[in-house]
Amino acid sequence: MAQFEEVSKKSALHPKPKGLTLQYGTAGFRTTANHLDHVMFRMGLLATLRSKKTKSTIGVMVTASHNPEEDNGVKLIDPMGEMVTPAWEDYATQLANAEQEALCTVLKDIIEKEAIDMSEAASVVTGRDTRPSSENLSRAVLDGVSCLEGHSLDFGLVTTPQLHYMVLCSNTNGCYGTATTQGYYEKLSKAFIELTKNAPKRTDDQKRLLVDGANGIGALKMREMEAFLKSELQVELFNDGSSGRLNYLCGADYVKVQQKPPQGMHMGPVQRCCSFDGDADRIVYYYNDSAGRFHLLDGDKIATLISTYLKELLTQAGLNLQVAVVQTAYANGSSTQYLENVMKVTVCCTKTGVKHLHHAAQEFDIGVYFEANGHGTVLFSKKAEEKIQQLAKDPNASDEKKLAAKLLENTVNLINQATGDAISDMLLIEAVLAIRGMTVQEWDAIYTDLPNRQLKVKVADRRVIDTTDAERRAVTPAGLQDSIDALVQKYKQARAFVRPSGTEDVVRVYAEADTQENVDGLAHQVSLAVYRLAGGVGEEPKPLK
Ligand SMILES: CC(=O)N[C@H]1[C@@H](OP(=O)(O)O)O[C@H](CO)[C@@H](O)[C@@H]1O
Ligand SMILES: [Mg+2]
Repeated sequence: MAQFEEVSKKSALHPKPKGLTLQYGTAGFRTTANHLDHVMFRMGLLATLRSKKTKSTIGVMVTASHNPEEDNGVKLIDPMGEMVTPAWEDYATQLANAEQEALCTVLKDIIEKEAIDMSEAASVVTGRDTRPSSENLSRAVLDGVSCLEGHSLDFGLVTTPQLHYMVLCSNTNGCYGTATTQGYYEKLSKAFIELTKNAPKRTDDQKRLLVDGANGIGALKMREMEAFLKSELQVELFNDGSSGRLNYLCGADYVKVQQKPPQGMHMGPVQRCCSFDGDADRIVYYYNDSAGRFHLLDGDKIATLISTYLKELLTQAGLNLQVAVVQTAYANGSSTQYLENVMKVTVCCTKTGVKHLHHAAQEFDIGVYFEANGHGTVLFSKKAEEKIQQLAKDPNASDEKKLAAKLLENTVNLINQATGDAISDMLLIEAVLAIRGMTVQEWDAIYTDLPNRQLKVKVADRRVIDTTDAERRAVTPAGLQDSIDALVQKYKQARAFVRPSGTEDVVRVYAEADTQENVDGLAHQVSLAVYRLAGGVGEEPKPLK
C-alpha cells in the first residue's frame, strides 16, 4: 500500500537510535528530549490508527509535565478525553521500540489485530508545552499523522487539560463545549462568575490569589484567561516563564515534595498561594502563617474541601446522589480518616496513576478523585447531571432547593471532567472558599496532616518489588513486607509502604507517623530494608538529618 511506502520513507527522517528501548509508562513516554523524535513520529502513526479504530478524534500531547526542561514526553488521549486504553499502551511500546526495518510489520500487526479499516477517515489533534524541544517534536507527530493520510489540527501551545478538553468537545458534537481555547475560557469563566455571585461581599483582598506558574504553559494560559474573569479573581502571577527555567525550584511538584514555597514568590502572611506544575494538570495550595510557618494544602485537602461542598449542596437540594472520594496509598491517613469517619463518604484506594483513579471515580454518581500531589477532578455520572438539571428548572421546587441545584449546575460547568486541570481546579477552589466564606486557614484546619516523608531508593531492578492491595503491601521480595510491618509496629499512628515508580528508575518509600522525627526515622529504616532485601545499588541510604 502506498501509505506504508510513505511510512518507510518518512520514518528514515525520524530514525530510532539503535538499541534504545522505552516504555509507555504511568503518563506516556518520558525521557531526555533528544531521544524522542522517532517516538513522536510513531505516536502520530498510532494516534491515526486509534482514530480510525474508534471513529473519533484522538489527542497527542507533547509534554514532560514536572520533569526538568531537557526532558520531554508524549501521551495519547482517547475519545472521551481520558488516557488511552491499556491495550494500546502496549502497542505504543511495541511501535516505539521497533527497529527501523520492522516498523511497517509492527504497524500491520496492530492493524490486523484490531481489524482496522484503513479507508476510514482519521482525525488527530495535537498540543505542546513550552519546552524548547516541544515544537520540533510535535512536528514529528504531525508527520506521522500525514503519512497515514489522517486529518490533523495543531492547537500549538496549550495546557495538557486544555487538549483533553478539546478532544472531549470534538467527540461530543460540541455538547461539552466549543473545542477552542476561547471556548474553554468562556465556559469556565462564565461558570466561575455565576458561582461568585453567591458571594457578593468579597473584598479585593479576598479575591487576590498568588499563582506560581512553574515557568510553564499554565502561566501563559492564565494570562490569556485573566480578561475573561472580570476581576472576580485577582491573580498575581509569579514564575511566569519570562526569566526562570521550567519547574526549576518552583511548581507544584517541587512544593509538594520539598514541603516548602517555590522560589521567586513574594508571600505575605496568610496570603493564599498556589502552584501549577509544568503542564498545568496539577495544583497545590499553601500559605505562611503569621509566625512564618509554611502550610501545604495538597490534593487530599482539595478533595476534602470539594467533597464537603458538594455533599452540603446535595443535602440542600434534597438530591439523593452518592459522593465518593478516590485516593491512592499516598493519601495522608488523616484525610482518609476524616472523609470516612466525619464526613461519612465512601473512600476507595487505587493504584498510583490518574487512569486508575479516573476509572474508579466513574463508578459513582459523583466521584471526586485526587492524588496527594494535586492531580485530580470530579466526575458526574449522566444520571447525576440530569437530576441536577431537572431540579434547577423545576417550577415546583423550593427556592432553597433551586438555588442549590443552580450552584451544582455551575459547579459541573466549571469542572474539567476530561482530566485533572490546575486552572479549573483553582477556579473551583476559589469559588468554594468564596461561597462558604472560608479563609485558607479555616480550610487548612479541617484536619491536620500526619507528618509524612517520601524517599527514593536505587535498586538494580525495581521490578523485583511486586505489590498488592492498591500498592500498600509488597508481595516480593520475600521478607520485605514482614520487615516493614515490624518497623511500623514500633511507631504510633504509623504506616509505610514501598512500590516501584512508574516514571523513574527508583523504588519509592512512603511513611507517616505521629511526629516528623519519628516518621523520618521510620522512612529511613524502611529504605534500608528495601536496600538490603531488594538489591540496593550505590551507597546505603543515610538517616535524614
Ligand atoms: C508519588 C507520586 O507523586 N507519583 C506520581 C508519579 O508516578 P510514579 O509511578 O510514582 O513515578 O508520576 C505520575 C505521573 O505524573 C503521577 O500520577 C504519580 O502520582
Ligand atoms: Mg503534569
